[in-house]
Amino acid sequence: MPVELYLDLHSQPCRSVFIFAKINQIPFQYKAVDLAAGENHAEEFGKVSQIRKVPVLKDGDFILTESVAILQYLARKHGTPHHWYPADNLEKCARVDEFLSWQHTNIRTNGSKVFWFRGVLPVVTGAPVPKEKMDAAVEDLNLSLKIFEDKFLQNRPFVTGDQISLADLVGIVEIMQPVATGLDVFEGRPVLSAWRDRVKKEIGLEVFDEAHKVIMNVDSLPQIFENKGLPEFLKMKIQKMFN
Ligand SMILES: N[C@@H](CCC(=O)N[C@@H](CS)C(=O)NCC(=O)O)C(=O)O
Repeated sequence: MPVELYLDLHSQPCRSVFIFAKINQIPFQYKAVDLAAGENHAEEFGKVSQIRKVPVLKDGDFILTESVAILQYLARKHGTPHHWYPADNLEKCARVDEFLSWQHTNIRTNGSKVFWFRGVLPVVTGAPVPKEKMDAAVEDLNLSLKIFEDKFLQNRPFVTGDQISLADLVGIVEIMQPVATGLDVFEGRPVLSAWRDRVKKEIGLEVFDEAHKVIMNVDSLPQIFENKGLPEFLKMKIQKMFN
């Protein structure tokens, strides 16, 4: 039986899992969870995950949360090509782990904040985010991108060397999040741009675009909230961001 993947492709970690399964021909049943409608807070989803976040994998009775754990589980279970998660090479594998640990509190946190500040908060509050808050968020993101280029990429085509790995996949989906709001983080960054092009080529444009279609159409957010109202969890999140 194929695994079930609970996903909303507005979410970066969902896109990495979706892309990984697709390009490795791992069969899965797509279970849509509409975050903007608060479906992750519905009773039904609570039976799947008490963490109430996506992605979630369900393989028979086995339920797994956390995108990194899901990616590693799929790589091990399906014996995907070693370059994705190089279990045959201690140092390369550790380099992937290093990036996957780092990104959560760096590229992911800072890229998400810029996405919320530019793409979501002005829509739901009806007012732009104060300039000093916005500038500070963009500065934090810029620092993360610099560390990514200088430390993780250096002069290599991909994070571990000549071949793509889970680090590059997780990196690109996170970096695309602020890009979806019209902030071209690749401009003036030739190393990052060249890496992006290589990653897109390895993934394949069709799957890359399929995964990013909804997020690149971020202008549709006002309609989403107009149609569905503002879910409670979003009100709380907004309050936290401004406190
Ligand atoms: N560390 C988790 C993060 C999962 C996560 O934060 N998912 C977000 C979407 S990107 C979510 O489901 N948010 C719903 C909420 O916070 O209510 C992972 O990598 O899977």
